[in-house]
Amino acid sequence: MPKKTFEELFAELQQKALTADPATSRTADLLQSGVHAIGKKVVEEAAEVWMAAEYESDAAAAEEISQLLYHLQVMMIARGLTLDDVYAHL
Ligand SMILES: N=c1c2ncn([C@@H]3O[C@H](COP(=O)(O)OP(=O)(O)OP(=O)(O)O)[C@@H](O)[C@H]3O)c2ncn1[C@@H]1O[C@H](COP(=O)(O)O)[C@@H](O)[C@H]1O
Repeated sequence: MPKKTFEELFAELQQKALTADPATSRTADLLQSGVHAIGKKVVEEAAEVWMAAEYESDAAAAEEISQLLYHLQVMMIARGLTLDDVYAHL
């Protein structure tokens, strides 16, 4: 059973972007750091997905994938993109 869906996480992060304090919110802190810094995290998390998928357990790979998805959502918010903007290309 998922703790939350992709859509629920995105809605939560959009709210964090509006109201959260960078001192206490990872999302607000990343958004304050900007697209360049978020992009570096996306690349780092993507590499961790690759390594976990090739060498680690299913659970480790799933965790790394969740972290990549989280950082991709933060990037979308940093660029002002919605889920529908992305879904349009799926
Ligand atoms: N789903 C996530 C999530 N996934 C990953 N991360 C962050 O991404 C980090 C993983 O990156 P790394 O493995 O590189 O860890 P690290 O080396 O400590 O990262 P750095 O601080 O060095 O960049 C984790 O330690 C978390 O800080 C997340 N941070 C927040 N969320 C969710 O986002 C929502 C809003 O969170 P806040 O903005 O923190 O309130 C909540 O539902 C959270 O559960």
